[in-house]
Amino acid sequence: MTIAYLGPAGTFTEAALRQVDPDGTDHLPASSVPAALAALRDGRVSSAVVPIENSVEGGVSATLDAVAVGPEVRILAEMLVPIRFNLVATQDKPLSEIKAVSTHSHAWAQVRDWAETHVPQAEYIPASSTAAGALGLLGDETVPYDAAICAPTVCETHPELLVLAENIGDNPEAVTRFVHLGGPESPLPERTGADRTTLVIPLWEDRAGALMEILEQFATRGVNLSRIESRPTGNYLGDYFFSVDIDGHVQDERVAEALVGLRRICPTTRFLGSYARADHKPAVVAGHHTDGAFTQARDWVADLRNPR
Ligand SMILES: O=C(O)C(=O)C[C@]1(C(=O)O)C=C[C@@H](O)C=C1
Repeated sequence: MTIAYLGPAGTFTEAALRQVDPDGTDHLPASSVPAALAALRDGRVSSAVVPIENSVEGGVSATLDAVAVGPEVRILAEMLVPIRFNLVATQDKPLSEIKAVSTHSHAWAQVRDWAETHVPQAEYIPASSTAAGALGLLGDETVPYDAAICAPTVCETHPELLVLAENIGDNPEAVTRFVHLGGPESPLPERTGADRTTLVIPLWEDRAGALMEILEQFATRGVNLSRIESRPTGNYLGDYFFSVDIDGHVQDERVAEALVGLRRICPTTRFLGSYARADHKPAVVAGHHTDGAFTQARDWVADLRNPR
């Protein structure tokens, strides 16, 4: 029952994993999101935890792209982690003397204003994760940077890392959403009334109104979208898919009906899962979009087609 995650230990992804498996040790730190997904798909692990959306930087492209193609996976749960950053180094020095800073690109995007003000001279060196950047400072090999930006937990487990600045995120309320992924045979999480469904919708035809037609499927059934992003398929210029989160569970009639409509117009629509929202926020559903309204209307049509 090994769980892969974007490692090494000390990443925000590990903090999300701890919400799913607080005391577990059977964890496989992966060096990238595609590597975690590969471990899941080739059966080396039973599930994987990866970041999917940040409140400041938006969707995590590496995850959105990896789950959109290749063997299917299912989202089993989502987790929210508050994001707080420290600037660390192995030597105490004034910020003005820092030459280069390493961290994950998503983390860098979240401290950009702070960095421009406090370490404008520092070059940015991308790292595969925040923890990987910080631990690089402690390794035997010489790294091309003298400071890193990481989660405070890394400093707790590695006291050799000195904190040069605390809480340096541009937005103190930043939060990242993570997903726990399983294989396509995973049992469907139960409907809670506060659920989310994630879909991948390839743009099947490049023509006026194509996106409108997709959105209509949701709008007419009272299904609210909480995220929509277009991502290039990588096949050729202008070929896109939409990555979409909607409020509700596939067991909700209004969601099921929207999926039927969607699948009719876009037969390659991919279902990534229905799962409980981490914020427990229930969907707002008008009277004519409730399960009862859908089944009543369907029964009425059934009677018309099969008069007794
Ligand atoms: O590098 C990490 O610690 C991660 O878990 C990755 C990641 C991300 O991909 O967005 C997660 C949360 C933060 O927003 C910054 C980086």
